[in-house]
Amino acid sequence: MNRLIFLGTGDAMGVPRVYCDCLVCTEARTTGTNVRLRSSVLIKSETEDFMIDCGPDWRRQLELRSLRFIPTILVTHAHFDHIGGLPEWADACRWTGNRGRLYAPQEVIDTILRQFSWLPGNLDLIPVDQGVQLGGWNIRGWRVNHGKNGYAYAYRLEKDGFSWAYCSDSIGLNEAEILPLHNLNLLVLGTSFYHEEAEYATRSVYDMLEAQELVGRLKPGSTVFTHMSHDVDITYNYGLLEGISLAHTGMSLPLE
Ligand SMILES: O=c1ccn([C@@H]2O[C@@H]3COP(=O)(O)O[C@H]3[C@H]2O)c(=O)[nH]1
Repeated sequence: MNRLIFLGTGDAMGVPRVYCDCLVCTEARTTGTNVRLRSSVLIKSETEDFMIDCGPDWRRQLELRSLRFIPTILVTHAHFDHIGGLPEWADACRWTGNRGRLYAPQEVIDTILRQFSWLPGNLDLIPVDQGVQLGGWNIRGWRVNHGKNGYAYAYRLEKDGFSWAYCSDSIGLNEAEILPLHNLNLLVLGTSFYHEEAEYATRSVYDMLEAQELVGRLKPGSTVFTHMSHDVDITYNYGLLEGISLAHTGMSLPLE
């Protein structure tokens, strides 16, 4: 029953990128295998389902799974591709007479409130700096380097001896930031490109080659790359280390 479902696996612009006619974007517009909504996941458990992140594709993501409501969302950081759906979620709460519960570190809540000051009308915004329990998972977040974009948070979730982490937006993690990623059954890691050639100072997310090095060190039980840009064709065999796979919309993994 404990399952992880990928609702979105794309980077900030999603795939296809609106301005782009590259092969991957063209495939996404035609066959559609590479269509990627902005990154978020649904965690299903016996007691409570919750999402991580609420990007601008939130509404479409719920429609695609025939979900009519989600009461609880944990947020990694206050960038548009991770919070752009919050006003729609709050409106859905208003129309259904529910109060949503948004969990995030206090500094993320502060940034969200500067952008969407009206959310507390329909959402409780609850700090998780001391950790939180959702769906029976003991969850701890920590700040991770997000390169030119500053910082995001990653989350480690533990229940009944199963440990996994969601780290969608990070790059060049230092030893302290890497520490909570040890001894995982599953690592979900953001990798925007296979090999990103842009100057390092302009980058914000691991590429697959760098991420693979990290995975080689950490040796989680398995690894799923997400947050992928139009650089990545998920039908292509990149020859990644055994145990690494690429996420796709609707991918469902057991968390036990
Ligand atoms: O202060 C900021 C900075 C950036 N952003 C968004 O987050 C995205 C992160 O990836 P990107 O760098 O490709 O594009 C960025 C923007 O879309 C934001 O909402 N607030």
